[in-house]
Amino acid sequence: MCLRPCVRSSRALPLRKPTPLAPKLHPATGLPLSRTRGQHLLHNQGVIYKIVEAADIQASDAVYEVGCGTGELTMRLLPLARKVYTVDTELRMVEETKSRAQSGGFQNLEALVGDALRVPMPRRFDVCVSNLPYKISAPIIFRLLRRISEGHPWRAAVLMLQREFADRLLSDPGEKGFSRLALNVRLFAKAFRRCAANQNFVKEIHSTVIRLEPRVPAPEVDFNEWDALIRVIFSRRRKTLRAQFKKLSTLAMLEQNYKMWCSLSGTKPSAIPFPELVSSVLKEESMLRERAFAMDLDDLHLLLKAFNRRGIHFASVHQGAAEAEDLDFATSGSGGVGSFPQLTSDFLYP
Ligand SMILES: C[S@@+](CC[C@H](N)C(=O)[O-])C[C@H]1O[C@@H](n2cnc3c(N)ncnc32)[C@H](O)[C@@H]1O
Repeated sequence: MCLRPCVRSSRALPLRKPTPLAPKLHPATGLPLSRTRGQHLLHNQGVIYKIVEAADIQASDAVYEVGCGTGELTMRLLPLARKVYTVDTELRMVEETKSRAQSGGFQNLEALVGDALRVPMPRRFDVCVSNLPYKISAPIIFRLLRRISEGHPWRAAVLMLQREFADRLLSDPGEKGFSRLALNVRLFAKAFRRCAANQNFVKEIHSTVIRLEPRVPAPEVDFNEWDALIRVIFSRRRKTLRAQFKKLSTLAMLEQNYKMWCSLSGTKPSAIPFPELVSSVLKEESMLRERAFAMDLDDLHLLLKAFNRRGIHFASVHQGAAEAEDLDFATSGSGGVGSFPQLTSDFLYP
């Protein structure tokens, strides 16, 4: 038996950097910046130039910018576009951007204080340009995709994203990072990596600028139904579909939807026990051994159609109503937006 005291090598325990107590200050304005709110503002003029170049803005374009910060990017967009809509959670950021636009003599800015996930997007815009805060990157991209599925496409979205997030978003089926988001992006848009952008102010953040272009024509798919299927099969993306569709909670949810569909459509429910009905669909499509992370769009379309043909639906029939309520709430300009100011009608009805 070894009696030597167990001394851990100091190399095994990397020293943690002390958390800085003082907030970072914006070099130009002296405004304190919050990392938790994703306030990694752009300073590198070369990066700003590349983002604007990738956006290829036309004089008649309306541009939607999520998170204006102190307006570094906004000020480059204003001379190029017919209109720039922007929303930022922080009043001081919006005020700084508005004041810069005013000093520059620009009349085409509409800036709101609010949460971009709750404030509705402008009714129409051609290009979305944003140095996106990391925390809301995925939901904002989902919102952009939903706009396409609702028949209100934009021409392009140029987004600066954290490098690892962009890598996952651009990954292909079968690759390590291939996720529900990557799949949905693939369904609705073509995605291009434009450039790497390492910010010189916050050195440890490496970013990538991507450009999304909606597919034309948009795929004919009910986004709620599609996304609900993807959620189910990506919950354990390396498992076979056979295993995924044995999960009791999944079967219970599908069976409830199935019964609802049968009663709404006046169809007699199948005499086959529900779990067998589900696995018979997989068997007929030869998909028992498929695994979500390696499936391509065509396979998934086939799978969804096969389930739907048998009356098996993934999105609850109540979901449509919930979405509509959401929209009313969002467009009402009050209520859930809480302490944020009322939305101006111009923002909603450009
Ligand atoms: C990465 S900074 C980009 C700022 C500026 N566009 C730039 O490039 O310098 C992100 C900005 O988004 C704002 N922000 C964070 N969460 C937000 C949200 N949920 N809705 C709207 N803006 C948000 C932050 O206050 C911050 O100003």
